[in-house]
Amino acid sequence: QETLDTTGLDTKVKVFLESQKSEWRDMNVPASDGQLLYDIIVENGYTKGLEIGTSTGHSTIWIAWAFSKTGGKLITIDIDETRYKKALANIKEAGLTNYVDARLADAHELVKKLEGPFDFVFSDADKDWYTNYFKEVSPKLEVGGCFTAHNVRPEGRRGMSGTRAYLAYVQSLENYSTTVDNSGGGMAISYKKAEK
Ligand SMILES: C[S@@+](CC[C@H](N)C(=O)[O-])C[C@H]1O[C@@H](n2cnc3c(N)ncnc32)[C@H](O)[C@@H]1O
Repeated sequence: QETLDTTGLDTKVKVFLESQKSEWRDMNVPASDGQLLYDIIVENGYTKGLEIGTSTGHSTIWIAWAFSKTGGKLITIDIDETRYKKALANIKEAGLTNYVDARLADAHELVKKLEGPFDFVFSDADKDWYTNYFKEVSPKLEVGGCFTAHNVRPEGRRGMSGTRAYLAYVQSLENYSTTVDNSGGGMAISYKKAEK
């Protein structure tokens, strides 16, 4: 996969991420999961992204950085105004504003209204809605695309019944191939193999 030359931007993003390393306290993904999402996008050349659950923008920045390589764009959604505003400031400081369309909205309402198509999705908002989000987005996800979901572990954890149910559901689908990466917070990675 060929990537765009964004050397100046790379430096800006790296400096920003380094400066914020110990500042992500709003339920943000660990950096290793950010890197995991980045790699999936760049390796597959994805360009049409959706993130559900921006918080203050840690995963957003890793995804947007990957899209700076592929020429892609990310729609990201959060319902909390304070975190949304902080995310906008963080994205700007990282130099990635051009790659992000951040929306302040209830994803329960907005996700079903988005037209798509998407080729990359990261689900990281309310865990009890994970299966609903998946069902709403799946018809808009291109074949060959990837749906990722955070805090998913096969053995589950307290308060994570939504993610357990989600994993069982997505693993039951014959047109998706799903693995779980447990190197960080638990990432379900589901590639869409066929429309049905
Ligand atoms: C785990 S945090 C996201 C962390 C983020 N992905 C990161 O790595 O920086 C979950 C976010 O989902 C948001 N959220 C929860 N329910 C939501 C809903 N119905 N619509 C939109 N956002 C929602 C919360 O406000 C919270 O900021």
